[in-house]
Amino acid sequence: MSDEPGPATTNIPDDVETPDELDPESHDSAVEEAAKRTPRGIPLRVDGLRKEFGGITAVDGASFQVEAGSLTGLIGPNGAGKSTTFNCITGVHRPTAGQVQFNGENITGLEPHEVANRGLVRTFQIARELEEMTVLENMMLAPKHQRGESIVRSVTPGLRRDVISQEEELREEVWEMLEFFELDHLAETEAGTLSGGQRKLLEMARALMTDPEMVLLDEPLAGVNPTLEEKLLERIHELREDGYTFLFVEHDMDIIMEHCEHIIVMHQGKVLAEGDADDIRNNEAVVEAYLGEDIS
Ligand SMILES: Nc1ncnc2c1ncn2[C@@H]1O[C@H](COP(=O)(O)OP(=O)(O)OP(=O)(O)O)[C@@H](O)[C@H]1O
Repeated sequence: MSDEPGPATTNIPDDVETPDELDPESHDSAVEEAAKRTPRGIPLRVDGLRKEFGGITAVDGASFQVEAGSLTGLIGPNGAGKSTTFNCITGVHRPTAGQVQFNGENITGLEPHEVANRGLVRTFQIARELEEMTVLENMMLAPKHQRGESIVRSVTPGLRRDVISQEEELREEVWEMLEFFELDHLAETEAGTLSGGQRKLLEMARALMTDPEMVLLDEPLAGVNPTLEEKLLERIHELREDGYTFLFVEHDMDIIMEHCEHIIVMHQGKVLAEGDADDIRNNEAVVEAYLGEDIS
């Protein structure tokens, strides 16, 4: 996990503007920026999570936490229980036992939209009925939860706020989001004709329209070409630096090792190990679990 920043220094040299002398607006925004970067604790806590399907135990007492503002990877061999864990967190499955807490609230067993309303979303494949609609229409129809400042305003703080109608405001937000994901040139393209990578970008852009605090990514890079993969990863890092939290399931071990500062390894429904890339590479139990797979 990253170290928490130390307290701000009070030794301000005489020739440096003190906050009182600064433009009040820029001071406010600087404080807002700093507040965003201050670690906000542990938004997601999973305790003793268990999910059984008939006689199969898919998740067997998994416990872990995700730190605010982190890009945390969740990995494990096939059948380890990663997807089931995701589904239990996001309300797709009701856990057999255990608890999921988000921002201190017990969200175990809530419906997916109730979980999303609290700022915890996952990306979803573009539904069939949305494939015949344009990228712009897909974005305009993305569920919108009014949870304070939107992602677009955080990413583009200079955006003017003098838009009157909600529709116009939504449209402006959609365009900003499309530009952020470099999808604006595809606005009038039918979603069903996008490449695999473009669809992943659109899925992520739609998820972000819900103004989440934390995003769960289930194999966001599957089938994505290297150029778009790089673009998607860059966007994830930018958003993370802006204070968003990501939990990321991905089969490509190199990507997890390179991009996630904290990695949780599941095996047979349990959390086998946690740590940074070096901890995971050097963990004998992890090497054993992945026997035959290259995790160097
Ligand atoms: N709906 C279901 N009904 C019955 N068994 C299930 C169901 N979903 C998952 N399982 C089983 O639970 C176990 C964990 O599956 P899960 O998909 O969560 O693992 P995973 O780590 O995501 O695997 P993969 O990396 O292969 O996607 C597997 O044995 C799987 O067959």
